[in-house]
Amino acid sequence: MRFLLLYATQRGQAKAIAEEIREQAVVRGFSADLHCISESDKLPFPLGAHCGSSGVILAPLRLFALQISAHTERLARGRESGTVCYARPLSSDCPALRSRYDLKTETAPLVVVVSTTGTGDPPDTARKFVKEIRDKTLPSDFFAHLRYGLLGLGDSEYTYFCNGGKVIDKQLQKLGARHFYDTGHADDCVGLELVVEPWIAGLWAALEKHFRSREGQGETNGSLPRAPNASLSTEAAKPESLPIESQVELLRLDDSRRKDSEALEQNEANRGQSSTLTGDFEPSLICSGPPLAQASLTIPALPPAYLQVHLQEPLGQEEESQAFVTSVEQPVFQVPISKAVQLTTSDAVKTTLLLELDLSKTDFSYQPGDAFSVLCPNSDAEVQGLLHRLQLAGGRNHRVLLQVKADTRKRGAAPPQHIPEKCSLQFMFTWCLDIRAVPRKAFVRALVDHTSDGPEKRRLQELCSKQGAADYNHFIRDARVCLLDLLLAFPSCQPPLDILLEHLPKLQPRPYSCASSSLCHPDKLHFIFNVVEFLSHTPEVAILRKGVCTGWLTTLVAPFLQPNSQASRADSGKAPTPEISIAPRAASAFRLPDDPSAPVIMVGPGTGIAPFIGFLQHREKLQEQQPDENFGEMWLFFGCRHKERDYLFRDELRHFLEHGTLTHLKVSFSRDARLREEKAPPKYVQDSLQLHGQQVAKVLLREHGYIYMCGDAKNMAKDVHNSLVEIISKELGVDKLEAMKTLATLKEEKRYLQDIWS
Ligand SMILES: Cc1cc2nc3c(=O)[nH]c(=O)nc-3n(C[C@H](O)[C@H](O)[C@H](O)COP(=O)(O)O)c2cc1C
Repeated sequence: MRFLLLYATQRGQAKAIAEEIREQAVVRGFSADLHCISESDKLPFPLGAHCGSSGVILAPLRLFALQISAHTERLARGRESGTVCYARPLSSDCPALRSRYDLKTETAPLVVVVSTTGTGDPPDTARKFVKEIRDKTLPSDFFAHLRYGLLGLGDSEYTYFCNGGKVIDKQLQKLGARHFYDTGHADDCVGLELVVEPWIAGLWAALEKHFRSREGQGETNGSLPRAPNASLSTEAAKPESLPIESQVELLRLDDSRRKDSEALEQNEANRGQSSTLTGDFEPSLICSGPPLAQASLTIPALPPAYLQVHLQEPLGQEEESQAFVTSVEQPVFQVPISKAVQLTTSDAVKTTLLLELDLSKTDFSYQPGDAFSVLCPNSDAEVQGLLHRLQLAGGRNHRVLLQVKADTRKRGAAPPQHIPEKCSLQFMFTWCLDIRAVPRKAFVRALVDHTSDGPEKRRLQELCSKQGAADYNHFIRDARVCLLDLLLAFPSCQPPLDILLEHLPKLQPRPYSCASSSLCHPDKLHFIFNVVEFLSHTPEVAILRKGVCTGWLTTLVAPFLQPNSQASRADSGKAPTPEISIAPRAASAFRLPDDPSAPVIMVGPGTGIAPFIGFLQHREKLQEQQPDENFGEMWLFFGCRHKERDYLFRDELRHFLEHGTLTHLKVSFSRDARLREEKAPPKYVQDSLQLHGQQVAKVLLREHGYIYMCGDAKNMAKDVHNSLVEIISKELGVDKLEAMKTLATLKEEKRYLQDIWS
C-alpha cells in the first residue's frame, strides 16, 4: 500500500516529521514514497534549492530532532526568505537527485507535511509548487483524482498561523482534491508533538480505510476519519479567501494552546493528589507523584541507533581551523568588533548592547532593513561540563569519526551534515551541536536505555510516556531544561556519543537586524540585542544562564564596553580586538519604499527599533544628497519601560526629529508610573497607535503609505495587528472582517511588512 509523502520545510522539522512517518509506515505495512515538495515533475528546481532548510541539506534525524531553540535570541524571525548557498554538496540523503513525483498522474493517496516561514509564507522549497497550483488557468477538477491528508506546522505566536499549510490545503481543495484525513495544525509555540503525535497515530487508520474503500468501490467517500484529537487539533479547509481565513484564526481560541492548558491542568491535578497523599511532597523533574507514579506507561518504541562514533588520534590546531571553514555556511565573513556600547542604564531590567562591526576589509554589503547571521559557539564552561559529565574530557582533542552502522535499516541514513569530517570532540560540542536545545521526547526515550538506576529510569520513562505528557511539558519543555541539566538530574544516565549526535540538533547561527545605514556609516554595520538571561531550574539549584549568542558576545566585548555617553572604540583599549564570523541572509521585502515620497509608519518597541534606525540614517543622507526630492512623512512608534533607563537611541531620535527626517515620534513608557500618572499617556505602542488612529488610517488608506512592524511576537505583534484592525474598522466604518481584508490587501501589496521573532 503505497502513498506519496511530500514535505516542505524551511528549517528541517517538516522533513524530520515526514521521515518519521516514512519509518512508521514500514512497520504499519505501508510504503511511503518520500519527496521534497520541490521535486515535482513540472518544477525543475535548481539543485541547490532542494530539500534542506534554507538550503542546508539536513541529515535524516528522528522526529523533532531538529528543533529551533534559543527563540529569545531572535532565531525565529518574521522574514526569512530565499535560499542561501552553502559550500557543502548535496548528499545522497536528498532524494531530489534520485526521483520526482507527478501529482497530475498520481493515483496513490497523498500526505503533505508543510511548515510556514516569513510572515505566513510557505517554505522556500514550496514557492514554485504554490505558484503552480495557483495558476488560474487550471480547471477546477485538475486534482479531482487526488485524496490527501495535510499536516501544517506553525507557531501561534505568528499572525498567520500555519498559513503555509493553509494555502496549499485551500488550493488543493479548489482544484478538486479531497481529504481522506483531517488536516492537523501543529503549534511549535506549545510543542509540535501535541498535535503531530496523535495526527500520525490516526493517519494509519485513515489510510487503511482509504485503501479498503478503494478496493471495495473504487473510491472513498463519506465521512472523514478523524485524528484522535481532531476536535482539538484539526479543522477542514474553509471556503473563505485565504488571507482572511488566516487572520480570522486570531479570533479563535488556539486549539493547541487549549490542549496544552489541559495538559497543565492534568499536571496540577496530579500534583494536587500527590500532595494530599504525601503531605509536602512536590513532583519535580526527578520524581513524580501519583497517579503518574503508579500508572502503567505507554512508551514510544525506540528506533535502533544508526550512527557509530569512534574517537581517533588528537587533531592539530591547523586541522581544527580547517574544520571550522568546512563546517560553516558560505559565504562567511570574519569581521572585527570595532565598538561596543551599552544602550541601557545599569538599573534597567534588560541590558541592551550595540555592537559596531568593521566591514572595511571585506566585501560584505547590506541595505537598511536587512538581517545577517552571527555564528556563535556554545559556552566553554557548559561544553567542558558536558564532556566531564560524559566522561569524555580526556578525549576532547581527539578526532571524531562518524559512520552509519552497516546493518542500519534506516533509509537514507547519513552522518549529520552539520558535523565536519575532520573535527575534534571539543569542536563538535562547541560549534556544531545545540547543547542548549530542549531534549525532545524521542531523545528522553533514548536516554532511558542508558540509565542504570531503577527509579531514575522509571522517571525518564514517565517523562517520555503518553501518561507523563503534562510532566514533560512542565518540567522539561517549559523549564527549558537542556541535556546537561538532564544528565545532572539523572546521575546514572550515561548515554553514548552516537545517541547524542543523533538527537542534538544543529547549533544555528543567530540572525540580527542591521541597525545602521552604510550611507551614514561607510564600512560599518551596527546591530543591537538584549543580553538574554534566564534561570534554569535543576532539582538542586537554579542556574542563571545567558543566551548562547548574546552571552558570548557580551563576554567578548566586556573589556571595552562603555556606557552610552562614553562610547569607546575597541582598539582604544588594551584588549585585542575580537573578531566574529557573520553571514549574509537572503534579501527581504523589509526595505524602505522605492518611492521616497510615500509616507512610512514604523512600529518598533524595544530592540525592534533596530531596522528603523537604519531607515532613518539612510533617509537623512538621501535628504542631504537630494535636497529637491520630495520625501514622505516618517512616523515612529517606539516603546520602552522607563524614560531614563531603556529609551534606546534617545539622542539620535531627537536629532532625526530636529533634522526633519523623522516627522512624528510617539514613545510609550510601559512601566514609568510617574509619567503615566501625570497625563495618563498610552502604555504600549498599540495604545499609541490607537490614539493616533485617524492619522494612521489616513497614511495607510488615503496616502498609499507603508507600515513596518518589528519586534517580539509574544508581546507586540498580535496586539499591534489587532489595533490596526480596530483602527481600520473604526475609520472606514466597516466590521472587523472587512478591516482584516483591508490589512490582508496591504500585506499582499507589501505595504504592511513585519519582521517579528519569538
Ligand atoms: C523565520 C520564521 C518565520 C516563521 N513564520 C511563521 C508564520 O508566519 N506562521 C506560523 O504559523 N509559523 C511561523 N514560523 C514557525 C514555523 O513554521 C515552525 O517553527 C515550524 O515548526 C518550522 O518547521 P520547519 O523546520 O519544517 O520549517 C516561523 C518560523 C521561523 C523560524
